[in-house]
Amino acid sequence: MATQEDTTPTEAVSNATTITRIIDVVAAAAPEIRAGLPGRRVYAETDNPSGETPLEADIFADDMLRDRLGDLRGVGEYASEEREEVIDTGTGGLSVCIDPLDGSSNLKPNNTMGTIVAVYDAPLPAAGTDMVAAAYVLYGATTTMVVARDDTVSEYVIDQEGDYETIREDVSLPDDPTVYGFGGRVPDWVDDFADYAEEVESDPSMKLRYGGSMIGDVNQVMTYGGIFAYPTLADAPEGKLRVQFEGYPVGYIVETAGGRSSDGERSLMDVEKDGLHARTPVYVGNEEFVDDLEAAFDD
Ligand SMILES: O=P(O)(O)OC[C@H]1O[C@](O)(COP(=O)(O)O)[C@@H](O)[C@@H]1O
Ligand SMILES: [Mg+2]
Ligand SMILES: [Mg+2]
Repeated sequence: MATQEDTTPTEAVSNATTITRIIDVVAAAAPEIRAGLPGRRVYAETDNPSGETPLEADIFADDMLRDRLGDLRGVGEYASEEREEVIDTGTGGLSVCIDPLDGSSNLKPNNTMGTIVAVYDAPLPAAGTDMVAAAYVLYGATTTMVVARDDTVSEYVIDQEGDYETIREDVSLPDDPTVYGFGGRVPDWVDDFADYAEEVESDPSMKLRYGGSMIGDVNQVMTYGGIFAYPTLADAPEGKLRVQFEGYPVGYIVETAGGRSSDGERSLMDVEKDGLHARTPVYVGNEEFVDDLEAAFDD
């Protein structure tokens, strides 16, 4: 594989090579992000574009990924949940959207968090259909990475040097789903969703798995099958999660693994790209669960 060093500035880089480099950079950064967490449990001084106060850890991970991904030839734009504006990295090519730390409220109680990567072949904000790859790193008991590209999903374990090894190829959602995780305060759920949730809860084969990090919760579904939702809420119809940084990439990964994604009516990949920091309800999981969810909203 060509490396950045042996590619001259005028040489074009294929999208496939750029995607591989992006994944390599994210994997290499993962142990460093992990190692940088202990001293960064305090709040940063300014709010992010979603009106939330990030932790110093969110900013640290964002700065590291912005420097490294922004330097890659073949990456033309970088955006993150923690920055108002898209950064033009000057080299042209693919656009990268990052959720540097997903679920960072889990840092203090020492629970799971992730890093989410969305790669688009279009200027930002991009449409879901512009997505060419998506991935997430999961900082759990071990550090793992799930990558969706070229119509297949792979899972890797990342070592302390940032090298990664395949642990599952052609990942697909299990046929006998067993887990569900639903976000938002229960009193804020709309009736249709509350009714649907009751139906899922009453299924004797289903168990609650909710940890407050979308990526941790989605990885439960990727492993055991089932459904994750951060639903529409009575006072926040678009829910909480952000289209470019969370909705599209998780929809792409779950759909590539044979599952379905929805905003309640349509695939997440068909949700309007309504601004860089726009939000969407997120429902992802095994086909039958997402079908039933859409039917519940359609009634
Ligand atoms: O704390 P709440 O309101 O249940 O929200 C949990 C959701 O918010 C998030 O933490 C939002 O992501 P960030 O941590 O990247 O802002 C999701 O990972 C998670 O699903
Ligand atoms: Mg997030
Ligand atoms: Mg985040």
